[in-house]
Amino acid sequence: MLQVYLVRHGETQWNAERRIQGQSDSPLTDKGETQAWQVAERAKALGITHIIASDLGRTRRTAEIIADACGCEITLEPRLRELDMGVLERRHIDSLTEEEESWRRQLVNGTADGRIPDGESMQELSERMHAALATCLDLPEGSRPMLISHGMALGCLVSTILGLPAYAERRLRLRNCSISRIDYQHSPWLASGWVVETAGDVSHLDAPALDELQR
Ligand SMILES: O=C(O)[C@@H](CO)OP(=O)(O)O
Repeated sequence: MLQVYLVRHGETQWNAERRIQGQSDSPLTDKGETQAWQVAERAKALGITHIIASDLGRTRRTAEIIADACGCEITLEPRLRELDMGVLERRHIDSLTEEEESWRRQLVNGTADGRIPDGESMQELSERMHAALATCLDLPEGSRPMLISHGMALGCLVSTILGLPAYAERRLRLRNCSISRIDYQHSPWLASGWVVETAGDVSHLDAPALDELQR
């Protein structure tokens, strides 16, 4: 059975400052680098064979550390990028006006086509994340891939596999360098297709980052 591991990148400067990243970027903090080394140890023990990463800087850096430990190549996959948060990217979460806050609420409260001006809808995010995940089905038998992506992007993927709306991602706490696992199973009795084995495991980290709302 194909097992796919999902990892959110290590903590970044803007995560720590509560600034919105989306498809903009900031470097890993020292803590983020340490988290990436810790997730790399776990990846090595798991026998990861392929690293597939979003092409943004924070996921590439996390992927490099993991790939070094596992001795495998990195494939860059732009469809694993974070939700495009349009005009709100680079802003402090606490600095939003009431109107800007209402754009953000549309997304997280589930207006199907809601988007931040110049940004992407959750439906679009969900479609590209599922398309990127589907590429794992073409890997050789016995492969154990690890996808390195982002908080909302991975949350959306896990939520929709569970049959929940994409915006249910806000109900999942996927901290920096947490590991989730999804399996592809064929079963006449249980659900066939992707199933969620674990979500948001941080037991390999000695100091998990706080999530955005806890900082
Ligand atoms: O873009 C961001 O600010 C956050 C949102 O959850 O995502 P990530 O840090 O995982 O890229």
